[in-house]
Amino acid sequence: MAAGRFDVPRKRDSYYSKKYSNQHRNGIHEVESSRGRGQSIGHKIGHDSYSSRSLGGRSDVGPRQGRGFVGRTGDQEPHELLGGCRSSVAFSFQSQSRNNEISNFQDGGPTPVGNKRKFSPIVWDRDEKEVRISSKNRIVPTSTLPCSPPSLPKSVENISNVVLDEVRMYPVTATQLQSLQILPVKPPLATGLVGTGGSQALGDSPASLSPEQCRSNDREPRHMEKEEYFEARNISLSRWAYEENSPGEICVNNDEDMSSKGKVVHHVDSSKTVSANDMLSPESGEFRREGFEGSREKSSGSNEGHFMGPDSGDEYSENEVDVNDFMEIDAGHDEVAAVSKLDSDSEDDDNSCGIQELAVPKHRSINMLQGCRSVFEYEMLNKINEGTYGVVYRARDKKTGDVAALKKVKIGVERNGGFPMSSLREINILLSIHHPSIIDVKEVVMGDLDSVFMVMEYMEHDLKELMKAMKQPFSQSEVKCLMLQLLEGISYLHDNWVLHRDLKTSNLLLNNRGELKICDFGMSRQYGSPMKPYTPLVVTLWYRAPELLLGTKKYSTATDMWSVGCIMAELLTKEPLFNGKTEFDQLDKIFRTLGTPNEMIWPGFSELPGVKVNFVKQPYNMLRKKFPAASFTGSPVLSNLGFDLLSKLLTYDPEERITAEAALNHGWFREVPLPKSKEFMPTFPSRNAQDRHLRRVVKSPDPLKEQQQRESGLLGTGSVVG
Ligand SMILES: Nc1ncnc2c1ncn2[C@@H]1O[C@H](COP(=O)(O)OP(=O)(O)OP(=O)(O)O)[C@@H](O)[C@H]1O
Repeated sequence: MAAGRFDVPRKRDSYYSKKYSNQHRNGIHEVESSRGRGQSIGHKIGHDSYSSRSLGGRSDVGPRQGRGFVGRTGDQEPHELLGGCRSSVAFSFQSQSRNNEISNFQDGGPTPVGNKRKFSPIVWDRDEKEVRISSKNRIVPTSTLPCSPPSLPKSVENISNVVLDEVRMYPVTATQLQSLQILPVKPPLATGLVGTGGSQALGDSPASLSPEQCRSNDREPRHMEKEEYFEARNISLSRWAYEENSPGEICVNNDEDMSSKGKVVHHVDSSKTVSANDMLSPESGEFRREGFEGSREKSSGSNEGHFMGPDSGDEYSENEVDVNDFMEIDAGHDEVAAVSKLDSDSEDDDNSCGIQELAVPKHRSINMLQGCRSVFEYEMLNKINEGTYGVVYRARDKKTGDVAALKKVKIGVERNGGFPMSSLREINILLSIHHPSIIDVKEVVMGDLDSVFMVMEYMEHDLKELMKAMKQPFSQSEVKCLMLQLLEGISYLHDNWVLHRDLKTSNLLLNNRGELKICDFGMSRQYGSPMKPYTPLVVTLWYRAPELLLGTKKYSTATDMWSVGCIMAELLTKEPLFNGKTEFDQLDKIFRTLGTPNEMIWPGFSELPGVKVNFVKQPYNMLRKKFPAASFTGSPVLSNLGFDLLSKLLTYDPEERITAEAALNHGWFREVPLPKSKEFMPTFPSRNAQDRHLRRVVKSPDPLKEQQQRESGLLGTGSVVG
């Protein structure tokens, strides 16, 4: 055992155990060779006998051989699932006390298969005034559109849109934000408002409509007036408001951003504040494959940070307060309340997808009287990191002693100079979704000078920083463990109609319980919503999909999956796969590695706006060279199955690119070395616990900065689509 390693025996990961044992029990088979139809990655594979067909293909999901786990025992890595002994990793481990750390998640139950989205996106292209819906990303004509994209009930929609339009049109300050009402959002009603993402995010009522259900209803879409809006979770008045004359508290600390300077902060009823003990979930560090259900269970069960009553139950039962005094922030899953069609914005049954009444999950509530806490209830410990949109601090809740991460919203970072839409979007989305693989936002607190902070669970590392500090890359079983968690999170997001649009290793956080969580939702959006054409200027350059680099405005979940491919490669090697400096350079690097695409392997490629540029003609796919099956030099190796998954993630044609759900079922995760159980993941000294002044020498160009540079004329060279 490595010296100093955290040595408290931990519970085995029921997620993996259950998942795999179930699969085994069920006698599910898998055809390990790819049967996909796409040629995707490659035409010819240079220096490798791997067939190009095996690199393409939609999905490797197929019947699995009911033979349990096979493979040479020698392939087994320590601490992989079913593995026996502890691993020695090429890193110094740190014994880390977790006394003050609060686990924020709980197990979930099984995912109702019927609720899973089996196809993806609706893309609402406002330019062309048509809605497209795709099966497996395939765009079909508007006339076949079955249902409208997610929308809001009229009563909510009107107000929310007004509010959000206001936010867009006029810069708002944090104080102004306090007076905003972003009203509780019910799951889309049957009448034409069928983005189940919303309803799923809010609790997935059994009667809610899946995108697939919607597809079965051939109806014209309802025309949407608004450019965009969010199925916001309920940041209501009192959430942002404060009690005028409440007794205050004065907090003194030495950070410039968080020092109170004698500021009086608003009293929070501590009886309504959940204690550390209340917040501890009994079995931390575990989640099941069925993250969706799990998330709901988490939502209902772990109310930490949302300042529920001490019981922390699903419903606030401590006091008999008018229901309107509570802000609904999350869905319970077991109890539903029928919503009358009167609440709907439309009488049109056409869009109902055959459902007369849509059950609305009973939501978890927040005491509206409580108001928004002050940042001065936290003691600033150190600055963790600074991103484009915010500075992130490590801080301790003075009441509970819990350590949290506080992201200070950078006011004025966007063009309009007010409260940044990206932050509003991030807060909205993060408050709406709950999953063990997604960072949990506990609350939003106010600072002085109109500053606003998002309070998140604290994570010791981001994968970018961690890999920079590691001497050797993660082992295969560790990569599998991380990839499974990542894919679970992405699958959940995509099932809930959320595109992340900025997946990269620095947005993947890891704690010392081996838990990976996706953060930074500033770029994300709900893709079922009516909106202006998507900007291709999303996703940090190194992780940006080729269709985006080539200027497409109709993209969807597949762009996230490309990023996942880049992340998988980076986890295996510790180095970014394609580290271009400009869009042109980025494409050049991709083409040199994967071969230059053509119309045959990527139908529609030649029509993309950026294709007119003369790119390198590289007929071979050289990816296997970077990830050989065997190595004598100690460089990372990747089995055929691993390479198959990587290739399917890095498939050119977005329609052929593997989905998160299919990737989760890929055979690579079932071959030895098996995924390491989270509790046996190595722990690392936390660099977040120190100020980081010297950071990131090489950084992938950020989309926002790119845009600003572009606007100011600084960026012109190498741009592909202009
Ligand atoms: N909950 C957290 N716990 C610990 N560290 C965190 C947490 N959230 C963010 N960080 C750190 O702060 C960094 C920046 O956070 P985040 O990505 O949310 O900010 P951003 O301004 O959107 O950044 P970017 O410029 O990458 O878009 C992360 O890369 C990570 O290192």
